[in-house]
Amino acid sequence: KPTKEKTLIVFYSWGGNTRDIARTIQKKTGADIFEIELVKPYSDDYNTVLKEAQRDQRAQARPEIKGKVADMAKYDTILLGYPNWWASIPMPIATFLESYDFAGKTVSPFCSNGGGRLGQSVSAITKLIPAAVVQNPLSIYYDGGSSLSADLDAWLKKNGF
Ligand SMILES: Cc1cc2nc3c(=O)[nH]c(=O)nc-3n(C[C@H](O)[C@H](O)[C@H](O)COP(=O)(O)O)c2cc1C
Repeated sequence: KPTKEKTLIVFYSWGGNTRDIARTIQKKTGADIFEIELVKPYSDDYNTVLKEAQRDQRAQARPEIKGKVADMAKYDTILLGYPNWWASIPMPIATFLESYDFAGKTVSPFCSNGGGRLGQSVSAITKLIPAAVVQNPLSIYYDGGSSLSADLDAWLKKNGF
């Protein structure tokens, strides 16, 4: 059974939906939280970030992340949040997953999206961290709307909280 001491919420957010969802999960669980921030952030302009994200996905870029998780070894459960970008993960998620040893960890993704649900994101994550157990992915439509709290409660319960 996961405990709050051994659980880390990790997320990347461009527009704030995933950040709000991650903070709601933090309040519900009391777990530690780490926001993936970039040394060179993407553009604030929607049309520009669409292009930048597509360019980075095609190049399989690994944008550099600011800072580090202090003690990754102490966590056995990672709740991993990101927006669906071009039907997969934003490349900063790939940078993050390649930066740590995930052997023996359980990773449960939560993916905010505009209707494309999880896309290919879960298979992309599984390929990047083959030594982890990737399970119970949650698709959230934009900010999750009025059912967010109940949806998160059900998902957390499924994950053993
Ligand atoms: C670069 C980019 C690409 C996107 N690609 C998709 C997509 O392929 N499918 C989809 O359903 N939504 C897509 N979206 C919409 C986002 O997944 C959605 O707005 C999400 O709530 C954003 O989360 P955030 O506010 O945490 O960044 C895309 C958004 C951006 C900025």
